[in-house]
Amino acid sequence: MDVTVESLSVTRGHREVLSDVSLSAARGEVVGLLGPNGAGKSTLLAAIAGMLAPAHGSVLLDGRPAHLVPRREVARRVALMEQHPDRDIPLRAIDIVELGLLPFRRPLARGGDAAHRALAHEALAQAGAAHLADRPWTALSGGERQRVSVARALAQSPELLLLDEPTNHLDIRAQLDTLSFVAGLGITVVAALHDLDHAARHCTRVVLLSHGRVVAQGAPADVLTPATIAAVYGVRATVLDHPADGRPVIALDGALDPADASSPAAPGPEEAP
Ligand SMILES: Nc1ncnc2c1ncn2[C@@H]1O[C@H](COP(=O)(O)OP(=O)(O)OP(=O)(O)O)[C@@H](O)[C@H]1O
Repeated sequence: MDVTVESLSVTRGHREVLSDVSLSAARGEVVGLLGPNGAGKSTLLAAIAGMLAPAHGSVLLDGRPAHLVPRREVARRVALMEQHPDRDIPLRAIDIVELGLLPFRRPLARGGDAAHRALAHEALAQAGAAHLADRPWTALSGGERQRVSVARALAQSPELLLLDEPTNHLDIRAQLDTLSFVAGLGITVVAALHDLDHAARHCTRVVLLSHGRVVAQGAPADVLTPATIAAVYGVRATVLDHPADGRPVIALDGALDPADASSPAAPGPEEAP
């Protein structure tokens, strides 16, 4: 699925939290949304999923305005893995994954339950969570819940996968496995990420947000520079080329003085006195 966001502004609680945001994600691309807390990443994902109507501009899914695509069609073609899934209901992990398949259920379809259960088990296995199938959701750790949430999104076989911080509770192996797997699916992926190294490794393109606006976007090597990291995060960083493939590797060196951080040309460590 192709995603085009054009001059998008979104208002929440009488406040404009996204302003004039434009980006595109072509079929098969993995686009990372980066930026500090409150920058607007989750809001942008919700707008792409058609859950928030634009105040200005548009979100187009394969050329159609997202908030006008029928919800059932969106539910079949787009999977959104939210940051804080609000599900403290007494269900097992396998049931949570199967719930994601509800939009595909045909009324009175024979054998539908068994087929969906098989799909849900397959997705749990892909997410490295086969062993959690019969465990109660309420008794899972943060990382285990995260794996089940990834499985729920995968079970839908979506054409567009929207992920909100998909790795924040995962151990380092699970982080790599999840992102490598997702990036290898060949579908369009838009993921909000905090880890800049993950973004550099797995994303074809990154979009750096600050205060609801796009500060920079492009290939990770072009966007993740000491100057942009300083300007957006207020952090002094050293950016190295990975010896194997040349991708940027980001070493965080320390917090910048707020006065320095506000300058887009904030010095890298090599220039610091
Ligand atoms: N339902 C809401 N009503 C009003 N304001 C909201 C609502 N949800 C989010 N906001 C505000 O919108 C802005 C963007 O929030 P958003 O959750 O999109 O940021 P984010 O980049 O995903 O942050 P984080 O990295 O902390 O998850 C924030 O200032 C936030 O307080």
